[in-house]
Amino acid sequence: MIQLKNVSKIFDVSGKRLTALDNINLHVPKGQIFGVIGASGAGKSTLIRCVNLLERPTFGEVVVGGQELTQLSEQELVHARRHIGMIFQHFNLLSSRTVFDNIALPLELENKPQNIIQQKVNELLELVGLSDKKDAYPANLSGGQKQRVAIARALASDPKVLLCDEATSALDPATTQSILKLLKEINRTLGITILLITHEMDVVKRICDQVAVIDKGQLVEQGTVSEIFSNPKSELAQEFISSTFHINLPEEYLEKLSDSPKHNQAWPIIKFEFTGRSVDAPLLSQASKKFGVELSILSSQIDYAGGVKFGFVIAEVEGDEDAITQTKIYLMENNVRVEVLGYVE
Ligand SMILES: Nc1ncnc2c1ncn2[C@@H]1O[C@H](COP(=O)(O)OP(=O)(O)OP(=O)(O)O)[C@@H](O)[C@H]1O
Repeated sequence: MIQLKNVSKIFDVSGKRLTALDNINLHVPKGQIFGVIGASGAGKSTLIRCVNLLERPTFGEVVVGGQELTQLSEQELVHARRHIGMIFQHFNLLSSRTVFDNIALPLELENKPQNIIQQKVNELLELVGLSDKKDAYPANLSGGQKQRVAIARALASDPKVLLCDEATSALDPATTQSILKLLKEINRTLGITILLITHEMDVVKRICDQVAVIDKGQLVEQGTVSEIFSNPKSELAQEFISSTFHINLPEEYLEKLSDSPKHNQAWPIIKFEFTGRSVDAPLLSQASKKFGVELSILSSQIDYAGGVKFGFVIAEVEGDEDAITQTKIYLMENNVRVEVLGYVE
């Protein structure tokens, strides 16, 4: 449904070339929710803005619904954009218009008759759960309600594609969940293909079918959510996955933790990260038996994404130095990421 072929975007910043996108190739199949994740400045906004040519790529092709957009005339582009809805982090509503009139705007621009506009807007209000707010002004709505209005407005022209530019970044966690649920519902019931950009792996985990990781303008990894969560290849993908855990060490351990062992009765506190390839095997108890080490679990969490289980365990590991080294090697050989957080006496 969406294809970016060898897309590059180079900005001229005070006479210097800044490569914001570097030879991006991306395919979003029809009916999927596809997430692009990256840190600040990685090129996410530039990428999503290239899909509806709000930003024109310096090189490459942008194909949406079989149409190569860079080849279209201005007028053809206006028409093509009607099938590409977009929502933004800060909603971009018109403050002087009511909720109803904000949603009606795209239909007015298409010169639709009043009765059609009335019917369509009322249906959309129902869909996003805001029928009782139709006469309110944006200033009197919560962030989540504003995003619902923006979603309804984006759907008014019956788009085939919805682009979401950090759509939940300005919202609190509970509102984020409700907006993600609505996006999923829209995807499943209306069959709209969704491309979203985010810096939060939680968003990807909740609703995406596929994900691509962008770093310094390049796509460093892409695949299904279950593939990436079960076998992340890049360090960056691994870091984003780790960021979905809320790791807590007990306060008393944090106070006692030192960077290096002060004497030979200091035990390492180790974080073991499991992915889909390692989480189901009883690797910790195997290692404990095999090498004679004691593992006291201090914190752990298991989660699911794309049908794959993943998680971490933080444990104090007691044993002689050799046995602890063997344990670490054994676990790493079995696809467990091992990180020594520090030492306690
Ligand atoms: N219009 C522009 N003119 C010049 N440079 C730009 C322009 N837009 C973006 N850039 C630069 O391109 C790079 C990518 O920016 P972009 O906004 O796409 O990143 P991002 O991943 O969306 O970041 P953030 O999450 O902080 O919004 C940055 O170095 C940015 O400064």
